[in-house]
Amino acid sequence: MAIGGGGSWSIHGRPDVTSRYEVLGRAGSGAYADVYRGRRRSDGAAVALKEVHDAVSAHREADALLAVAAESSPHVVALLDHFPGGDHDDDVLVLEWLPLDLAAVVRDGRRAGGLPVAQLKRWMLQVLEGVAACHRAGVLHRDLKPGNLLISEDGVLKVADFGQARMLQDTGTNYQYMHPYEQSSGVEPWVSQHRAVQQGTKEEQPSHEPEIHTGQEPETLTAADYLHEMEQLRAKSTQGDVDKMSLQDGNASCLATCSTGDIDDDPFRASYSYDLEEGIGEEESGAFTSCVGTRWFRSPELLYGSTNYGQEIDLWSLGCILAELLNLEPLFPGTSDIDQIGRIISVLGNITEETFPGCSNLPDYNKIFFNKVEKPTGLEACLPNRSASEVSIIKRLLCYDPTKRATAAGLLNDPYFTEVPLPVPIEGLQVPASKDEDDGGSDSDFDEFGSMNLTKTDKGYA
Ligand SMILES: Nc1ncnc2c1ncn2[C@@H]1O[C@H](COP(=O)(O)OP(=O)(O)OP(=O)(O)O)[C@@H](O)[C@H]1O
Repeated sequence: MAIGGGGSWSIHGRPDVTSRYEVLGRAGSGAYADVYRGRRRSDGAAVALKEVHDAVSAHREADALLAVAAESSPHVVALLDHFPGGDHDDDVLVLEWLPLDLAAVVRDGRRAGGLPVAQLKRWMLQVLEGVAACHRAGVLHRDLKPGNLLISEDGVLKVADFGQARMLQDTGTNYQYMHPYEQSSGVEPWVSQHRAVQQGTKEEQPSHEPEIHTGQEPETLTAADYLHEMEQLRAKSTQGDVDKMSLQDGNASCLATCSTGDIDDDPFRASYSYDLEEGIGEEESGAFTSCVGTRWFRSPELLYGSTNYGQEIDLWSLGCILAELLNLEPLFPGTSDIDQIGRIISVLGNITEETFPGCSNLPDYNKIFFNKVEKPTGLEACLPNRSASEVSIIKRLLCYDPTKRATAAGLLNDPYFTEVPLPVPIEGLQVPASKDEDDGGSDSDFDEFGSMNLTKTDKGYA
């Protein structure tokens, strides 16, 4: 779905891009981006050209990738170039080419009747290393799922799609958004992971832009210069962009969860309108929106409308991803946000002040009530035939209390990864031949509500 900007194939009308990159064909599209397969003219390297139809998302993604680049992790996608869109065009991000994803690994594993444990461990380690690098850099991804964990043809897994990412600043009592250059203690020269970030051509830049480079020679910028320029573009592009911003979370947005008709009937309607206002002002206010991520991987606190969260929401998603890798089926495939919470509590038990201190203060907690789950099925039952160490890793991530969740860095040291069978080297991985195109189930927020018994009460819905 193209939102604003130049729309499909407008990349062909971008001489600044096409003079450096040959566009070979469409690779895929997401809620707010079209991605093309391309080739760098200078050396023939395969690249992905991501034409992002929403300037704010493009800047978020570029900012986050720049911040994580400082970690030099092989498990985070590399940003090679950024062509700002200016007034009339979309931003184009040039990324390393990663044609496969973890969803395809799960699909192939299911078809083969299982993944060998030594292979599984290597995929898990790569996921953990990528997420740990993001968190070390103070970047909250907010949309971790198998389809956003891309894989190269030689089996290197990389965290990708940072369109919903945020920089974190832990103030001690809550988390706030911050711009990446505010983290830096000084102006350090920034060197792109592969080559310098380049600027677009003069005619495509707003008049207030700094010096523009029209030639073919790339210019190396310091991180501070680059981010300053991005900041100017961001300030300009966000003016009057309210409609676009409310759509930027695509199918992950609470706004996108329902058709207009659904919103009228939805018990969480108050949170939708609340989140609309908040989403618009997220960067200015320093608060976060709860409308992030893809439902199956969304943490309980997000489902209950939290706007004050940190890396723990990524850790919940991580738990769901690793469980899917172990079981080769999605763990909590909710068909609506309420069904999502229902599925979680049927496995882990009711969410109460005992199991999640502070939960009753979450914005939507008192709007819906679930019957007492007398006998939660437990994660063991969801992960049949998995070892105690494997179940333990998932349990440490899928804690209701966000403060109790294990970190990605901590799990890298889990004895599970040093026990036999040892993880295969990356070269020993069975890499899928192609990406999954149609894998049945969907975590789309456009799905219909699943069947459920919902009763209106004085206090809300039960
Ligand atoms: N570096 C890459 N190399 C190859 N394909 C890529 C790359 N980045 C993205 N893609 C593919 O392009 C498609 C859309 O990409 P992406 O998910 O990043 O867009 P989006 O609009 O941000 O998506 P979403 O709707 O999940 O937020 C996906 O199929 C993805 O696998």
